[in-house]
Amino acid sequence: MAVEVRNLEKTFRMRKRGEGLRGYFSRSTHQVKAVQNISLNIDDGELLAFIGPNGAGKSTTIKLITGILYPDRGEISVLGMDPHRQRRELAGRIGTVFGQKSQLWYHLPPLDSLRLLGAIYGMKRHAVEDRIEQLSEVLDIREFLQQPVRKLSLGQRIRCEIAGSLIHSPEILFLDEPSIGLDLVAKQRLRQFIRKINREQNVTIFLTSHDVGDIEKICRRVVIINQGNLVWDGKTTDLKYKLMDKRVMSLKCGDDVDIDLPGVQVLKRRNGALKLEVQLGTTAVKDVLQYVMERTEVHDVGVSSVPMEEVIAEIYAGRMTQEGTCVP
Ligand SMILES: Nc1ncnc2c1ncn2[C@@H]1O[C@H](COP(=O)(O)OP(=O)(O)OP(=O)(O)O)[C@@H](O)[C@H]1O
Repeated sequence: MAVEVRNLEKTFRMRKRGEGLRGYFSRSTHQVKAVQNISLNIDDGELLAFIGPNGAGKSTTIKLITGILYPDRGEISVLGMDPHRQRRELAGRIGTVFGQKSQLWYHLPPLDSLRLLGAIYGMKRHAVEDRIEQLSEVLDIREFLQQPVRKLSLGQRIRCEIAGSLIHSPEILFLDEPSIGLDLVAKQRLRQFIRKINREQNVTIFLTSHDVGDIEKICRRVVIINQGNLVWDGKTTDLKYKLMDKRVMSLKCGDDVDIDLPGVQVLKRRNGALKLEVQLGTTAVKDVLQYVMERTEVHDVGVSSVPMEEVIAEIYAGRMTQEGTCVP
């Protein structure tokens, strides 16, 4: 097991500042429950998305798991180690990439940073060179390894950051918002690399991202936290197909048709083209299709689930639970 977390809790206490000089010296405090009773198991080789709205407690959880913070309550085991007590040892077996922070030296070429990082991890020189060679291939960074980091594009820099975090062949990689600020093509490439590292090198990936595409395209499992609580833990496909019992149907018909079916709402209609939202609990997709076909010719049909953004927004708003119950 890569990560085991039981009943994790972390509360921050902060001084309450009132107005004026008296407020400045005030001793009263207020508490922020950043993480509340979180339990989580991550298997070796899993590729997991850990998501939640701003302030949900994602960074605090990562800091607890990587040993940067100490929990108030609960147990954490990462690769069989206590991350806080065995932080040094653990550092040699995990890697981290924080999208907005860099571990590469800005004025040096990535190649120098990679060699330095290898030395910091106590690797032998030839092992570092072999690993750089291997990572250059996987991450496609060879052509700009010798250019100073300040001259690289964001996408090139992030790939070099990932190389830096993988130099010591960690078993778990924590990626915090790695795609932030990247264009569509760079995002796509990054997703391919993450999948490749996971598949070919069996690195367990713990990914946080606000980009739904990152989650949908690469992660098999999604864990959602909100206000410090774990509110969803399951397969990415279930999030989309099982949880939301709605489908969107697009039909190209010979003629315009009036739709009078329970649980079916017309979203758009133009020159025989129809876009419908179907509540599966009330009417099945095949019944809608049959209804339309009885009234006109159908030239084309497409069925899709509700966009993932909507599902996630519903969960963040607390209107949707793990069991798929809608809270009005
Ligand atoms: N060092 C700290 N001292 C006091 N409060 C903190 C500290 N770090 C985090 N918090 C608070 O804990 C809560 C969770 O913060 P955290 O950074 O873990 O959220 P997040 O899910 O990573 O958010 P984001 O998506 O915005 O990065 C927030 O209310 C935040 O203000």
